[in-house]
Amino acid sequence: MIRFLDVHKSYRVDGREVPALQPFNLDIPDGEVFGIIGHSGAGKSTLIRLVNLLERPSGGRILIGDTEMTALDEAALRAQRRRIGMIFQHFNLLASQTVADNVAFPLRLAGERDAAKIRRRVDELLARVGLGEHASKYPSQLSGGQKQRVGIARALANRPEILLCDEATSALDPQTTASVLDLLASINRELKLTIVLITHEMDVVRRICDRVAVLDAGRIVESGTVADVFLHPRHATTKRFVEEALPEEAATAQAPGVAGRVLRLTFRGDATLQPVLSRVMREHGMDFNLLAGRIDRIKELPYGQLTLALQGAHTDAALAALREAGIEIEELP
Ligand SMILES: Nc1ncnc2c1ncn2[C@@H]1O[C@H](COP(=O)(O)OP(=O)(O)OP(=O)(O)O)[C@@H](O)[C@H]1O
Repeated sequence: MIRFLDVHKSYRVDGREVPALQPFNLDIPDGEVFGIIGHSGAGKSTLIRLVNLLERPSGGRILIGDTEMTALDEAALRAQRRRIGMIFQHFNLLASQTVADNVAFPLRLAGERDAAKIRRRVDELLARVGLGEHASKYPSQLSGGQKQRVGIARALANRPEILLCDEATSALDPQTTASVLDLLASINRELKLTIVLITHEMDVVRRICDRVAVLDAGRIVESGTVADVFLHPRHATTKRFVEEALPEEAATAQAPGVAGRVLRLTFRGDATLQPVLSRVMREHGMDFNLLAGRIDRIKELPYGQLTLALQGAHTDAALAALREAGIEIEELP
């Protein structure tokens, strides 16, 4: 578990303390993919850099497992940082070194001198990220997606327990983004390491995160499982992120002049696979007019969201039956 206890951070600018993160508590469970989403300047980079103390907090304590990171001296901190890998938006590869040497770099830095051992580990890492054929190329000969795969291989070299991803897919096109996210998801699954990522895209969160914290102007305004936050956003900033991810739905659900009570039904997991809606409508003699809908996945969880206008004499009984079947219902204005 990564724990932030009453942590806050200000930067000194022209002799003044400018707050970047207001005091917050946050727990990031082991083995999960944890997303931090926010607009530009919200404090995402600051927060992720606090994990490995690339930024020191102005106050509060940061723990990884039983180790209090904020209490370590420089030598102990350097050792602890080996437990943490990091990848970056602009990859940060060494341009004058081959792919293999870029990946070998942290191994050498950690004191490994056995060339055969280094080579075996580099081969293994490049195979894992699908770049076995590219070991002797230079970064300039690779696509953006391939560069990020080198960054991932390098970050994994010393077998970290935590991988920090600083806007890792923001410089990539949608298709390359999807393949890099798939790679991160498989690494999380197979190596069981904790991934903390920062992003300004809800779709990145939806695809691979288990949990998310929403940052707005230096405050965590909402956090929870991605399913809860994505399907039932409460804070205005979160709502905006979700709407950006689902723009056409927001527009159609606001169609004027619709008769009946307008409701949003959320189906999760098994509920998406059952014909619950048609059964309940039939049993209660109700009609509905479908205004918007989608069926999709949040990580591996299938979900459906339907916005409909409900008409008939037995609305309350029908809604009770839907709730009974595990469907979440919100009444829209
Ligand atoms: N080294 C620094 N010195 C002074 N102020 C800083 C420094 N780094 C960040 N800030 C300020 O702290 C606030 C949070 O910045 P941060 O980079 O953490 O946000 P962000 O959400 O990562 O933004 P972006 O997505 O644009 O990178 C901003 O107001 C920023 O100007």
